[in-house]
Amino acid sequence: MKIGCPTEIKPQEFRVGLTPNAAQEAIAHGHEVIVQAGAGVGAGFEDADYTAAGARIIDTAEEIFATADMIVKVKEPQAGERKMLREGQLLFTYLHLAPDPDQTHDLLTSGCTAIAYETVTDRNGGLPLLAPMSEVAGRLAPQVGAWTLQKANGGRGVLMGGVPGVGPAKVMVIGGGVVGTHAARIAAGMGADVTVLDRSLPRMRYLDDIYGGTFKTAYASAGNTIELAREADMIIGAVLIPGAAAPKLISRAQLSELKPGAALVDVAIDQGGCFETSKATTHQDPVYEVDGIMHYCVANMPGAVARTSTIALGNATMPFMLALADKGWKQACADDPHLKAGLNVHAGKLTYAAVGEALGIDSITADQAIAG
Ligand SMILES: NC(=O)C1=CN([C@@H]2O[C@H](COP(=O)(O)OP(=O)(O)OC[C@H]3O[C@@H](n4cnc5c(N)ncnc54)[C@H](O)[C@@H]3O)[C@@H](O)[C@H]2O)C=CC1
Ligand SMILES: CC(=O)C(=O)O
Ligand SMILES: [Mg+2]
Repeated sequence: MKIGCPTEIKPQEFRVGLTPNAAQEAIAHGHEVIVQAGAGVGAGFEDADYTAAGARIIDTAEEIFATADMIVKVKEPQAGERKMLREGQLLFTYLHLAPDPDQTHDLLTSGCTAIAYETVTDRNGGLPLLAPMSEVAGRLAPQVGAWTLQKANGGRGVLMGGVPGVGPAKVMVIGGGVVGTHAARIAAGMGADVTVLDRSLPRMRYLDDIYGGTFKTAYASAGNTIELAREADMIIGAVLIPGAAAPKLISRAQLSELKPGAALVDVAIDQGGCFETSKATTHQDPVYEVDGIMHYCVANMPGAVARTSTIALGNATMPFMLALADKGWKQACADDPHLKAGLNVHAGKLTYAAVGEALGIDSITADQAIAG
């Protein structure tokens, strides 16, 4: 199979879909790898690193999209990239389709087969291709939230750890999964007073067992959410219902009940965000204000630490990328129900029910797509 890796073109996105190590493994499996010139530079990989691995450097994205059997990327294809996708071509990347009707329409029109990193599962009920980026975004969230809380950046002027004689910031994390746990650990490490809310009692039991002395847990009822939000200096949104649009947990009307200058960090923005007033921002202009509350809503947070993120993502995607290349998507998905869970689009049809429900589009099952 010919595997193509174009340069990411989303604003301020410095990650790359294939590391030189991943390219080398694919080539050792008998595949051909083409990489766009400069694709890895933002993550610290030179073209020479790819040629040393046996890959071929190609000047333009057009040539990569025109000739590759499988495109391996990081972010969802941007409008210009979507025009280049072809019928029968395999796309392996993050998609986040539920909040994105334009992208969904273009992928359906292209006739491509698209496997979304964020819905591939594992045998423990986890999301192995989302997890590494959730670890990164979770660890970044208190860091960017602390910056947002600084007075010159529009925030309350509260220091995470306080100082002797002055109490720490109160941080509330909604959603205690991968993002939430990593965010809570780092916020607590910065000295903040941290509470994690979730709706899963088994998850809260786990968090309490492991981190009981580090942060508190609370059930994410609407009542607890607003009660804790009124006291919070920073609220980190970290909920997920896989594949679906994020539930809205703080409304615009409720912003008036929060502390002026509080920081909302909506990590769940890539699934549409869990605060009613969230809209996606970029690393270039990450923060905006609504009713005196600062919002940080960058949908590709891990791009800020592109080298760490690229290597972490590559470690997770490599076995799946190799299975897709070795067997083709049909056999690879038929053999592995967890990879099959990643199938979102095939030949003009949605193949992921939660995306179809969010967008009001009929879907077929992945099994029907494989059989078809
Ligand atoms: N902005 C960015 O750059 C990035 C965003 N993300 C996003 O962060 C979000 C969280 O991802 P993960 O932590 O990996 O997911 P996860 O599945 O590990 O955790 C989600 C948690 O939310 C909880 N939850 C679901 N509905 C809830 C509700 N109504 N109230 C309270 N808790 C609720 C679940 O029980 C679960 O514990 C996802 O939308 C993911 O796509 C992840 C990485 C980067
Ligand atoms: C998960 C995701 O969307 C990202 O890493 O950008
Ligand atoms: Mg994202």
